[in-house]
Amino acid sequence: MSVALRTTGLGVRYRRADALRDCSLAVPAGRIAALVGPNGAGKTTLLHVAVGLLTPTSGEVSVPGRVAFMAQDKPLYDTFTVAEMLAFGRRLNRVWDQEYATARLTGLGIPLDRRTARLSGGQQAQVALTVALARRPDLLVLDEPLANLDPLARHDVMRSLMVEVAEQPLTVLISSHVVADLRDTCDWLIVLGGGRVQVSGDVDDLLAEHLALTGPAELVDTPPAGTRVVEASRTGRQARLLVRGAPVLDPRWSARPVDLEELVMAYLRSPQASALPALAAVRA
Ligand SMILES: Nc1ncnc2c1ncn2[C@@H]1O[C@H](COP(=O)(O)OP(=O)(O)OP(=O)(O)O)[C@@H](O)[C@H]1O
Repeated sequence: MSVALRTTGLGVRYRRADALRDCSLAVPAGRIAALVGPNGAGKTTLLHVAVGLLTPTSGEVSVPGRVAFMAQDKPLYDTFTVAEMLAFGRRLNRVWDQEYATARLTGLGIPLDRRTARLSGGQQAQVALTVALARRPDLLVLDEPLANLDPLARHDVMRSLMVEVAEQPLTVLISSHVVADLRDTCDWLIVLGGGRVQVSGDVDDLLAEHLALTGPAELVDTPPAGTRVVEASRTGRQARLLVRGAPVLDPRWSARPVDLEELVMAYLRSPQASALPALAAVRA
């Protein structure tokens, strides 16, 4: 399995505060990886290091292929038409696939002669995405590309990313603090909390490894054998646990699978918890 991005012991310090601490992760090639975390978790900082805009204070980052980056504010020039935006991209980039860019935008019904300021938010996101894709990257890094889009446009952008990954050798790393947007599209999950990587792994594996348990309140501090508690709470006579490790055979607990949002929220509410498969499992 080849790796599109690997960081080892990565740290970034701004003046006196650490934005990232000891971040080690790997994203296998061909995945759509979600980078989620609350405001200030360090997502943008991690993406900037990955694309070479920022030099880490400590640790290492490795991106073996060509990388393209779409910044948070969808960098388009308001006075440019879509065609002029493409011409600009072509002049700036050594590798540029004009035929692909034109065909993609035409296929999406976006008029090439329209000024970018007069496009809808969803169309602007698609133009910015096309400019990044026309550089034919191996790794496409997107910082909150869905911000300010309505639910339909968010869905369209994510669906179109899935099509791109299916049709070409491409890895996507996409940051968001809205897990629901990524649920149907992303197959790799990285959770960043307070500058630390809490979770990094295959979405299906992570979902299969975790369970939501309900049991008698007095068992809140004695979880079933073989499980590791991510989050525990007690309401009235019931204890609720979200645990890593399955199956649970103790009949005093009833178990059900978790969804992606529950899993992410449990880790974010428990900053000390982590689910980090051995990096050796993802070989370069
Ligand atoms: N240029 C900077 N100088 C000083 N501190 C910074 C700088 N950029 C970011 N920080 C701090 O580093 C931490 C991580 O910020 P970062 O923007 O990477 O987080 P984020 O997860 O992308 O947040 P958001 O979801 O709000 O975009 C925050 O505490 C932020 O205030």
